[in-house]
Amino acid sequence: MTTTSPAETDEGLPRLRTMWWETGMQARIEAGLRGVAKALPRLIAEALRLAYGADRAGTIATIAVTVAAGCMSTFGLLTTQRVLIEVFAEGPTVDRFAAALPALILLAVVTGVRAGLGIASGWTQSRLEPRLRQQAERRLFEVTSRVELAAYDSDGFTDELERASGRGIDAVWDVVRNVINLFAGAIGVLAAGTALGVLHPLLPVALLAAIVPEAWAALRAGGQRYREYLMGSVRRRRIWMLSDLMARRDSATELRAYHLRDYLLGQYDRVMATETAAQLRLAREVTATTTIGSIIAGACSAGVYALLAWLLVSGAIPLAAAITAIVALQAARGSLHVTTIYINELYADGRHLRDLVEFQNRAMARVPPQPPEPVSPPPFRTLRLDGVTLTYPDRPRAAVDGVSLTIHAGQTVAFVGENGSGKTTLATILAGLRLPSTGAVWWDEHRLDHVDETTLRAAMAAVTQDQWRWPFTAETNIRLGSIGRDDGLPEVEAAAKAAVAHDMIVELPFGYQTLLDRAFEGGQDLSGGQWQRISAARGFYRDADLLIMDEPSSALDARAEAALFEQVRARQGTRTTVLITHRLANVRHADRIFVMHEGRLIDEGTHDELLGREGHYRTWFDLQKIGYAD
Ligand SMILES: Nc1ncnc2c1ncn2[C@@H]1O[C@H](COP(=O)(O)OP(=O)(O)OP(=O)(O)O)[C@@H](O)[C@H]1O
Repeated sequence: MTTTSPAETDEGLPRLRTMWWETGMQARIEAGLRGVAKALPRLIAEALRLAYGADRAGTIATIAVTVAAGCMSTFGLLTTQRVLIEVFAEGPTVDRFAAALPALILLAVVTGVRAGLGIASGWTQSRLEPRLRQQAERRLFEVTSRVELAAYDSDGFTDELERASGRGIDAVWDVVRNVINLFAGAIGVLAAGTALGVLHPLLPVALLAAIVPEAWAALRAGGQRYREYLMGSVRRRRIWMLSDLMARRDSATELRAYHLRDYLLGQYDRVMATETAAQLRLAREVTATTTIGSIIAGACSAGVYALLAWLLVSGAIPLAAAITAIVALQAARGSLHVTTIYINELYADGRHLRDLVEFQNRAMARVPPQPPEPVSPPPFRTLRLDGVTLTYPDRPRAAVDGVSLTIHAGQTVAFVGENGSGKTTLATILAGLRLPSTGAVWWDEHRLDHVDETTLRAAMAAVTQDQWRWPFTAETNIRLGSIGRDDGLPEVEAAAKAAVAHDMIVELPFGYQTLLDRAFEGGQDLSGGQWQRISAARGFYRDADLLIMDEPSSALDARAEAALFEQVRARQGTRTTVLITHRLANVRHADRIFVMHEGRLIDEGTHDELLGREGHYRTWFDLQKIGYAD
């Protein structure tokens, strides 16, 4: 096997993977200003489409309010000028203020309306956000809960899912919010430009000359700040890793037992020294860019003020207009600053949005197709695997390799074999949860993948090895086995008793109504064995024709284990059960035992038949027997 050394940073530290929340900033850093400019129209169109799709009236209202607020800003600036003209006019002070009063009242009204529009904009946005978010989340969960199980086997899919559900969902609203703010900023600049144009036709040209380089510098510095942030984020993640090693309960025992303190502190010092040096270097670069940006902005402003002075001295504009122009220029710069921030954010969030959309498209392609003509056969008489093979992505060897076997209704059968021999994979194929790469599973004369999904799922129950700890009450945790079934607590209790879970549940603070998650007030957690009992109860409650039990007793005490297998034996002859277990004493009574080795079915028979011949089964059984011998 060939190995290559893992990627390293320039500082010689192992490179950390880019995390899902960092990809947007990373994309913005890589894009450059031209890339941002090119992507902007598409992102704006996408945001408007999303917002309009989620709340038509809210979107129109938000845009209308934003434009109206811009108009009010222009009007406000021009009214300010009117006030100034009256205040700077000749004559007694009282007369000048009396003359300025109507304009002052108008200014107060305009300012009030402007503030009102700001509040209205906030309100329309707060209506829009939950709708957008809910729509996006629902769409994502609809897909993630339907994709084939096999999709989760590839690292790529789970990474993409993490990105999509983590930052992708937030990005839906962020992109829309950024576009609204970007509009507001751009309209602010436009409003100031319009007001300046009314004062003197040269002033908007000067404004443009001043803000273009300033915008360039601000956008560039924004990109640099993202780099600074990302570097900080990598540094934080390295600290988390070290903190995991030195300040967590899980590692505390080994850290002390092996006396690892100095070794780990040494690692901490090395990592932090290199990370801090790199961060300082970047901080210097960012400071240089910001300084250059400020010098450019200062020079441009000086040019505009010189022009204003010249216009004033040459009598082209009155003093009131000059003062209004200064106010308008300040307003334009403020709006410009806001605009550049949102352009940078829009690009970064746009990347997260793209992750979400692309993930959804790819996930949709992995939703199992409905059979063209689904069949709903009566309960199976046999389940037959015919030359079934399954290879997981990125795995050189098939997990299940050309397996053929038949299970008859009412039988209890067992899959036995070493770790990794393919037992669980085989069981998931049998349950129709995974499709084999080659070969087929047959439900009597029907291919399993042609059986209607509702019929198929109703016939199968699976108690899995790594049972999920659902954050619901004990009762609901069992009812999940057959959700929607309308019966009383006695049926749930019967399933719990079969799985030796009843006594344990009634001792919980609220009995069957105890919430099994500490996130809830009064919520309880259970031990591994207790969870395993709940999981088995869920399987019994489902009351399906086929029950697959994958290592159902690995964490159970001896009494619970014996009681559980007694219940399994009670199914024999009426219901079909597939047992997967390493404790061979538990499969002695099985009608048929299938022996797996490296993905292949290498032997089959009853317990006595298998013991009667040389083979893996007899070896394993003897080994387990020795453990109990004197
Ligand atoms: N989701 C997966 N993605 C990739 N490989 C997998 C996946 N699940 C199992 N494998 C691999 O497939 C092979 C068979 O695994 P499987 O879980 O079916 O074995 P098993 O016989 O049930 O093992 P155990 O006794 O340890 O539960 C193993 O090599 C395992 O590493």
